[in-house]
Amino acid sequence: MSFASSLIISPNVEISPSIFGFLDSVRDGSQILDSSRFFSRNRVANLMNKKQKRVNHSHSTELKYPILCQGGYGSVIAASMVANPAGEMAVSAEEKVYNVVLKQAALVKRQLRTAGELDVKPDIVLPGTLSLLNEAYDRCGEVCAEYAKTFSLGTMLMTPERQKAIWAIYVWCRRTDELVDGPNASHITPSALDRWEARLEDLFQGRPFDMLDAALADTVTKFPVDIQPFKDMIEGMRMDLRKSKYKNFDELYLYCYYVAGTVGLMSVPVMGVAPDSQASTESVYNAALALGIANQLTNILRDVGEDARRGRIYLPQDELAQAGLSDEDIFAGRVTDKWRNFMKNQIKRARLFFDEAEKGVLELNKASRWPVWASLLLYRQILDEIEANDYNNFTKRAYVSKAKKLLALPMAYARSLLSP
Ligand SMILES: CC(C)=CCC/C(C)=C/CC/C(C)=C/CC/C(C)=C/[C@@H]1[C@@H](COP(=O)(O)OP(=O)(O)O)[C@]1(C)CC/C=C(\C)CC/C=C(\C)CCC=C(C)C
Ligand SMILES: [Mn+2]
Repeated sequence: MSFASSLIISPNVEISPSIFGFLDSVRDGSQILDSSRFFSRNRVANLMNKKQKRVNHSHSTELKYPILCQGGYGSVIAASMVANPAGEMAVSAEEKVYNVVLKQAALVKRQLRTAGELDVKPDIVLPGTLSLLNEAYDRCGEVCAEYAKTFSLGTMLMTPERQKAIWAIYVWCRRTDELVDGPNASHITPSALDRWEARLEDLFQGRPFDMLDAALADTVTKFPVDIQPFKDMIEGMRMDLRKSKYKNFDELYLYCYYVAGTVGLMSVPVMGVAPDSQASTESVYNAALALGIANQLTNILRDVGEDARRGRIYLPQDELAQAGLSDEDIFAGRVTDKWRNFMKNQIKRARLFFDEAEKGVLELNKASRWPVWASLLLYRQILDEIEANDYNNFTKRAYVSKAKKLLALPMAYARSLLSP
């Protein structure tokens, strides 16, 4: 893909010709972040009150915990509060993420009310900007088609406004991921991520840095999209820079929320909930979060060997130990019965998150369901492929064949016609 020329839309705003233009400006000194700020620690009583309130609040708040405790997973998936070595109770990742979900749902509800139930605001056209904006969105569409063809095809039924907005969000996420995962990843430092975050804040204030940012800046004026999930995704990238192992599922869950659950929270305000849906906004957000977590867990299970070769183990250390496995086994890539059993449980857990997500897709606007089903069906099949490879995810990459990918599209389409 080549983006030929650099454009200037105002004396201060340069539009970079490359989707990864930002990378050219990030080679600098590093700054170590304090990891302790990830877990805010509260007093027990405080937490107990909060938890009690949540349980009493509505049926939607019960969604997550029963699911997480199903099928013997109560002990594997994190409890909502954990004691730190000093005996204080700390907020678990699940609790922390759930609070973001509630906040996002409340924000959307409030904004929809004030906008008179309109979820798409009209264009504010300044002379000369509209064609540039269209060009920016077109480029987002091209990037999307290049990196995620099936998903991009799946957006075809969405209204043009929604489709463009999803493209813009996709491109911002892809660029963010590329910072730590792309060819220039070794040059990325925490302070580079700080600058990426400052740029995000600017675009939310209507001051985009380049053309692709301009598309997102426009999107966030039209849809009730909040900055928090975007900031959280950057936090996930920081986590990736400083961590190469995860003590338990609670830590991994937080990481999965940061890098993928956030995508669900960014997308729902654009995709919209079906007007006749009886579901609570919170439960739809919860399902969106679950799809992100499911996708990321699957991604991790698929890439165990590849990650190990980069010195990374995303699998929870305590669960590995319980299964009688060591880091050494992972680095050596030993496919043993212990490994197969361990993998069976990990796959089972990822599927629980997919099941949770399925309930929410039905509640989305009909025209938005297709790409979501496509993403869900395709990603879930990766788990089947890991099984088909007899759990050798060290040297065999589990991938969904082109034929199966093509078949997923009509299947996803058929599902998108189903009502709750
Ligand atoms: C309709 C739809 C699917 C919309 C989402 C589109 C969108 C904005 C995607 C952004 C994806 C992205 C680039 C995220 C950056 C971080 C990242 C790479 C996460 C991993 C994605 C897979 O990418 P890939 O296989 O290319 O991974 P590698 O970089 O090669 O390792 C993730 C595994 C996570 C992606 C998460 C989602 C697609 C979540 C989608 C959830 C929803 C759209 C919510 C749906 C709503 C309900 C109610 C279920
Ligand atoms: Mn990646």
